[in-house]
Amino acid sequence: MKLLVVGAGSTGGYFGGRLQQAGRDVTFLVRPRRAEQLRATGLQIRSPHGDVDLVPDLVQADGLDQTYDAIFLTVKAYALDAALADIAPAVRPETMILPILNGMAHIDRLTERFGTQAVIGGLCKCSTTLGEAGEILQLNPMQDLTYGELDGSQSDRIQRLDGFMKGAGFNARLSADIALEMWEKWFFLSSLAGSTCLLRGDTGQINAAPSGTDAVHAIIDEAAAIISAVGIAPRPDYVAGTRAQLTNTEAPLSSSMFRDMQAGLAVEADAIIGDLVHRAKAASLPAPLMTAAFVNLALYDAARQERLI
Ligand SMILES: NC(=O)C1=CN([C@@H]2O[C@H](COP(=O)(O)OP(=O)(O)OC[C@H]3O[C@@H](n4cnc5c(N)ncnc54)[C@H](OP(=O)(O)O)[C@@H]3O)[C@@H](O)[C@H]2O)C=CC1
Ligand SMILES: CC(C)(CO)C(=O)C(=O)O
Repeated sequence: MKLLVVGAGSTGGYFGGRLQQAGRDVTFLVRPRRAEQLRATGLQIRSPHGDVDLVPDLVQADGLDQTYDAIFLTVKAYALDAALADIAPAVRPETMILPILNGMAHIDRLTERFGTQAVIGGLCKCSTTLGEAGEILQLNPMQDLTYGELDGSQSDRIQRLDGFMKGAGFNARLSADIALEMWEKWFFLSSLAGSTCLLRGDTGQINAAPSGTDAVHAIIDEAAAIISAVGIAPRPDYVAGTRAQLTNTEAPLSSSMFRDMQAGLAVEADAIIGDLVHRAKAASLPAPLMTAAFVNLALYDAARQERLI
């Protein structure tokens, strides 16, 4: 199987790098700045599971002259539209596109562009970021990649993809209900990113603040109510597990969006929080906390843009 990894950032570089390390046929689609950086430094992974330095196979959009069996889409939500145009020459009717973006809006965008048949459900759980020299830093041992047919079927192609992903040094899992798991992850992440970005701290700092734990529970309640009404309701155990994790003062959590905010980078506010607010509004559901988080992110982004001008 030939895999095209779109984006050699923190997640694409991590999972794609591990696959390359395990001998899989992997090519990274990158843009000029990242191509130059990777040619100079190689693909460097710094991880609790072991460091590795790789020489990745790179291709840029104007050099994409073949199709791939599978495409692993790892761009940020705000880069999705441009990436869809770039990958078009790599897609043939049988190509599987496996995205790991957060939220659900990208599934509609992919389906509109390439058809239902092309799109596989996916999600990842990891905490990765890029260091100053573009190296991939894995911040904790979590490294789960989950995928499945969106209709839950156990097709031949998904079994092939599973065989390709398994045994590459991370936790690869074929889900029998990836749609449910994606909605659950959106519930988890909108609760975590909503809390961390609105209240501007990790969950350790938030829970240590007066009434911080009450605020976290209220955000979780709101996210659970919206997701249950507009999507697939998270399982009760999943909601309980989310509450336990987000209020555990022993093991503070952050979100990739809060890390981006702390670093002054662009944020995926629309896909992770904004889309939830819009769906709530369309269904006449109250969403005061998610709306406040969304406005807070909009003001952060406006200030960031002003600094860039
Ligand atoms: N980081 C984490 O811990 C987690 C992230 N996620 C999700 O995964 C997704 C990716 O996040 P992450 O990997 O951290 O993001 P990064 O910003 O680290 O990486 C994204 C990469 O995509 C590249 N890119 C964007 N557009 C294109 C394009 N058209 N062609 C080629 N490359 C492109 C960017 O390249 P360039 O350098 O040129 O800008 C960048 O290197 C997000 O949706 C995020 O929410 C999910 C779970 C955990
Ligand atoms: C769930 C979590 C926190 C880790 O995978 C995440 O998706 C993120 O930080 O964006």
